[in-house]
Amino acid sequence: QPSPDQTIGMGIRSYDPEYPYCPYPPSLLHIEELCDSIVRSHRDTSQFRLEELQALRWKLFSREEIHAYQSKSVDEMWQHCAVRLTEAVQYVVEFAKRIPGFRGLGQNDQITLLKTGSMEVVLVRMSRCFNTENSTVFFDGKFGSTELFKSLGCGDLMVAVFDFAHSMCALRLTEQQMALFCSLVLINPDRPCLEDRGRVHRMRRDLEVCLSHMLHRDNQESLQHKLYQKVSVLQSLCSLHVEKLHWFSQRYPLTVHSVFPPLYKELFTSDLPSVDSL
Ligand SMILES: CCS(=O)(=O)c1ccc(CNC(=O)N2CC3(CCCC3)c3nc(-c4c(OC)ncnc4C4CC4)ccc32)cc1
Repeated sequence: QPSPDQTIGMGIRSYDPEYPYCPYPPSLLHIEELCDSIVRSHRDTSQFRLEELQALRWKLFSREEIHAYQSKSVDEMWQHCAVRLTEAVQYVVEFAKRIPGFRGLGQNDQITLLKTGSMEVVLVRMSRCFNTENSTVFFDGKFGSTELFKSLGCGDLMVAVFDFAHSMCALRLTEQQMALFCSLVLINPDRPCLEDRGRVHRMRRDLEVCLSHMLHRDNQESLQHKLYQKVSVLQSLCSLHVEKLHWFSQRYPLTVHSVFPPLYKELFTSDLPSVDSL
């Protein structure tokens, strides 16, 4: 279980093993090994197993419990969600570290990929915890609808997240397909300020071969372009999240500085003015 005050830098060591990506074109054996390793990493770091989430699908919050959430103050609810989001991100950091070659990247590039990609992976993963039959989502052990998050004061973000989750659920991805899609979202050579873009590009290329190999095996090649279309939606959702966080931190600077988890601040805030300058 990751510690609540862990930040990215603490979890990452960069060593330089024999680079596991063989020269192009990779052999079928290498591709299948890479697929298996990504699927295993996803399963071992998924926070909740799909079966667990499905077993809880009809465990709904009562009216009283919903009312209790709605009576929370804006900063209390944001703080609560920030802790939950940070927990989800910590599992994504673990997933990233197990992607073959990720630890072979320089520490700065590992942090850049996580800073820019971890929220996107959380959003993809979160689609597993939606029940599209009654538009509820898993939160704090039970399922509730968007009304649960009314006091966050960012209804448009929640509606956008729910819509995205619905569109992801419509693709009916297997856990293996989701695992590979998440690795592609993370290993993105177009992220700004990468130092060794070429190395990220080589990793990305092999992961793309893995995904098309898997979709071919599953006889679902049509999923490929649908998944790549999701990437732009993810990016707009993340900027909406950062916009909302900025709005929130303008109103509750002390909450963000003194109560939000360090990892959350490291990932989602640019350099907010330090407390003594407030
Ligand atoms: C991911 C691995 S998993 O095993 O599948 C998994 C693991 C834990 C949970 C518990 N739910 C949870 O943490 N939730 C649910 C929801 C999604 C949508 C509404 C409510 C949400 N939202 C936030 C949150 C934000 O909290 C501050 N702020 C902005 N955006 C978000 C959403 C992530 C987009 C932050 C936590 C959060 C669910 C699923």
